[in-house]
Amino acid sequence: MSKKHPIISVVGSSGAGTSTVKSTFDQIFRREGIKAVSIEGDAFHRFNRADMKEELQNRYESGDQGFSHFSYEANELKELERVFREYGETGKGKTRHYVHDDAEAEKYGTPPGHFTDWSEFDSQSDLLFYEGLHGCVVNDEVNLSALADLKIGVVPVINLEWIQKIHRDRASRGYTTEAVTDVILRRMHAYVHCICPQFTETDINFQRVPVVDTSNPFIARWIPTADESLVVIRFKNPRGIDFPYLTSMIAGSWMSRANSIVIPGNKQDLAMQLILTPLIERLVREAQRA
Ligand SMILES: Nc1ncnc2c1ncn2[C@@H]1O[C@H](COP(=O)(O)OP(=O)(O)OP(=O)(O)O)[C@@H](O)[C@H]1O
Ligand SMILES: O=C(CO)[C@H](O)[C@H](O)COP(=O)(O)O
Repeated sequence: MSKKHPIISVVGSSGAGTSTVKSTFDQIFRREGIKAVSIEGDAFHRFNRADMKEELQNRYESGDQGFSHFSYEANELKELERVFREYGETGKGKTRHYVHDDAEAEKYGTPPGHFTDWSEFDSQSDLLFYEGLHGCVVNDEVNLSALADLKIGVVPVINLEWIQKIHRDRASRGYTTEAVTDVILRRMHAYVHCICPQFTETDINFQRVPVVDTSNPFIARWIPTADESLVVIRFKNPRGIDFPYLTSMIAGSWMSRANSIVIPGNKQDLAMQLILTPLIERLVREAQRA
């Protein structure tokens, strides 16, 4: 927790939609005049693509079939914790990018499957924004959750998450459906043990639920659209959340539990802005006061 230099951590599995949600945060930052520095979880992978392939092969041969990018030990979580702590204390820090595809290679001048060099954050910022796989991990070695001030989970139901991953990895990362399916299977153990526990740490979870049949996600021809889905929004601590205001502002929404509301999928952006803007404003106000 850092009052002076606040940290927002948006966590989701691969394909969950954390990069997509970042654009909603960017809208809020722009409208509210907030200067955010951003880091991507993939920047803290331990291996580049070729080294990861070799590590996977070695571990597979020695009987470890559960290793994947979701595993704690495939990522530099201590370094991520150090970056969170340094930012919280000083407002300074550094990050890099993991380059996934040709478009990113063009943007960063580094070939796909490699990291860019580390570079320092802009010196003046109001907050740090993290989006990725491990931003709320609590394990024997790190406690990232304790260092973040606002924690958001982006968690489509699993069939939808797989459809989103398959379509994105095919369209922009050049993988086949079979290759992505293998990755999903290989990551399942760490999904359960390293990814899921974070969603009890998060303050608010956004869970997209399709209302069309996704019973065989591996043959879906397109990602269910916003109009073909609902979003369940769950607040860890509902105290202080003005549910009557939210349900009156968001047409078609209702409360499904004392701490949860359900909204039409096409209202996710609006709901995020209504819910998150006051929380972000408060973080920045308290930081300025501190
Ligand atoms: N609410 C949504 N409605 C429709 N499509 C969505 C939604 N959210 C995400 N998607 C689609 O799902 C795919 C994955 O989304 P995105 O790239 O944001 O995931 P991610 O969590 O950042 O994945 P990774 O961590 O692997 O980069 C993209 O094709 C994106 O357009
Ligand atoms: O999205 C991911 C994790 O969030 C990727 O799977 C990971 O970054 C590895 O990428 P690649 O398989 O393209 O080398």
